[in-house]
Amino acid sequence: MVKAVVLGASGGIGQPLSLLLKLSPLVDELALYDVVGSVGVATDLSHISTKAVVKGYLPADDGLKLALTGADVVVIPAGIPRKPGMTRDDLFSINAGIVRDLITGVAKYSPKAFIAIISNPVNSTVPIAAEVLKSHGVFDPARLFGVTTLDTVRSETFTAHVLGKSPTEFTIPVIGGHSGETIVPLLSLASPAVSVEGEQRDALIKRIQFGGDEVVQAKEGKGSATLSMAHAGFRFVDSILKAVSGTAGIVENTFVYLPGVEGGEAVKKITGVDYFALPVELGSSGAIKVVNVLEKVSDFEKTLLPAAYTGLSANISKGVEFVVSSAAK
Ligand SMILES: NC(=O)C1=CN([C@@H]2O[C@H](COP(=O)(O)OP(=O)(O)OC[C@H]3O[C@@H](n4cnc5c(N)ncnc54)[C@H](O)[C@@H]3O)[C@@H](O)[C@H]2O)C=CC1
Ligand SMILES: O=C([O-])CC(=O)C(=O)O
Repeated sequence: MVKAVVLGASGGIGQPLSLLLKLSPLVDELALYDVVGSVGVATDLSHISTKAVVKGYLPADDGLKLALTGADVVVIPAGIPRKPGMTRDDLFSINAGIVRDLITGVAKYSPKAFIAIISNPVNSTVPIAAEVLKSHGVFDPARLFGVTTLDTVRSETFTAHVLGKSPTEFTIPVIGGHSGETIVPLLSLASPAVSVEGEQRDALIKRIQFGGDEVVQAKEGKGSATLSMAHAGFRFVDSILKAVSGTAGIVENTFVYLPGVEGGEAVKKITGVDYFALPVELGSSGAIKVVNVLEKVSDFEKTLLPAAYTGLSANISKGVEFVVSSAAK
């Protein structure tokens, strides 16, 4: 019996992500939690003739506790999205507290669940989650993931557009973090190999790094990527569920705590940061090992990495300090 929980289920991402989870043959029970609207979303989805039993929860009457109890996987798209002109870091002041409080619930009611964090800024919200879990003595680095799958999805799509190929053909490592220059697509390690050089390569990399801005601008103040993110979030959760149910060899790019995952210390020595996105092999216990693609990056890609390390280092420290200072209050 697999129970999946969506925290922030009534939102722009939460609703289509919940729909995709309701359609999954791997989900038996789906708990939808939000501060508004989740009972309506759950009732709507419950009419779909697939096996998952759906229930909606609100904060009243221990809703968070009931939603999380027995969870196998918890996906978190709760929090405010960007408007044009904002950076993801501008969301920190509101979303940091939301993630801290929701993860406190996870620590108390479903400490063994796999946790997939979508809420931005991911570079900071994942360290926040880790610190909260640590403070409750239940942090398992193999089970905490920052969802960077949309960067992977964009890499596949935009690269395929440039080359006139099908996006489903490509596997591309996307490393670093989830904002602007911290997103580093490794086109030199694409499979099948892609040949893009010079201005075309630079434009492709920029488009992948700033793909989120493209959607924010096109939505003209009405939010950021929701449907492509729901797809990406579902792809990631589906990979976890498949790995947990015994499918071997599944690899996804995701943002993890390096010292806690096999192979992570070697990557930390190069990057100097504790959290980093890179291809991670998934198994029944979650993140089994990281794939050290840093050993193989091209000379050009090496020039992109210092900016990613600097940006990440600041974002990670900000997340850690937020939890330390909220605990002191
Ligand atoms: N990791 C990634 O690649 C991406 C991340 N995002 C991020 O995902 C987040 C959500 O985006 P949208 O769904 O578009 O926003 P939205 O505003 O449409 O939905 C957010 C939902 O969170 C709920 N919420 C707020 N506080 C909550 C709490 N304490 N507990 C439970 N639910 C709560 C709201 O009621 C709302 O239903 C944003 O932070 C956005 O930046 C968006 C796209 C891609
Ligand atoms: O750009 C945003 O704010 C939302 C996001 O993370 C993305 O689309 O990659």
